[in-house]
Amino acid sequence: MIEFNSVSKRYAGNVIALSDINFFIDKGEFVFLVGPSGAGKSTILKLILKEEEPSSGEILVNGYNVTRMKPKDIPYYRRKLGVVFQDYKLLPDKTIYDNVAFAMIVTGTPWSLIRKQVPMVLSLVGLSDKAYRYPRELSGGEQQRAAIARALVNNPTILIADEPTGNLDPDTAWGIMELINEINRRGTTVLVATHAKEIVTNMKKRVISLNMGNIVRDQTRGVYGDVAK
Ligand SMILES: Nc1ncnc2c1ncn2[C@@H]1O[C@H](COP(=O)(O)OP(=O)(O)OP(=O)(O)O)[C@@H](O)[C@H]1O
Repeated sequence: MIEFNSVSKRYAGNVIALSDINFFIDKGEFVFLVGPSGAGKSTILKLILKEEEPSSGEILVNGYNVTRMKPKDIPYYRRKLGVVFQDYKLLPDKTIYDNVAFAMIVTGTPWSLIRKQVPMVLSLVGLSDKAYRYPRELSGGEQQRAAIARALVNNPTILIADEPTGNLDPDTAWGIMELINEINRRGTTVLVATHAKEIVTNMKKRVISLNMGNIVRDQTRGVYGDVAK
């Protein structure tokens, strides 16, 4: 499902963000990506999303060779990846319903399907009663739920989250991670980059630990660990 083979990434200015990374994530797995600031977590997510290109190595995702993909395949490829960020990235002048619907409009989905799918995902994240509110009228946790609904509305096979609980208090953070866990139980592969030490240690999922662009640990029922400060 997600495979990195000898992947290195060097940014301009000779910054080596990843050096010769190898890992394989199977369909249906839940994986935490941890490590100190600058370890290379976001770089891995950006390479999967094809926002950055590797300097060397091969990346395979959902049956695509990401590095050698034809430009015409990129929109279809990205459609199967749901993405959630620390700062939600909701459109402030659209209601929650329209924020979620917009993700389907841009992919050319007919309104008949949008009208079915949007209430379904809003119900899944517990926001049915806030559908016609604007993002500023929601708490941080609710805004993140809306962002998760938007990420899910096109039925992605993989959910990618970059520090999804970074702006939330501990209780709300737990609620968001439980929601992501529920999404994983329903079959979506999940990859979460995070600094949320307590959550990672308690959830006992697979943990890939990075340090200075190297994988220093890969545990199936892992903990946050000492290197991942
Ligand atoms: N566009 C860029 N140009 C140059 N260097 C970059 C760029 N993006 C990231 N880097 C560098 O690459 C390294 C890895 O960064 P990355 O964002 O992947 O780390 P991270 O583990 O996600 O950190 P954080 O936990 O702070 O988000 C860092 O040294 C960073 O400064």
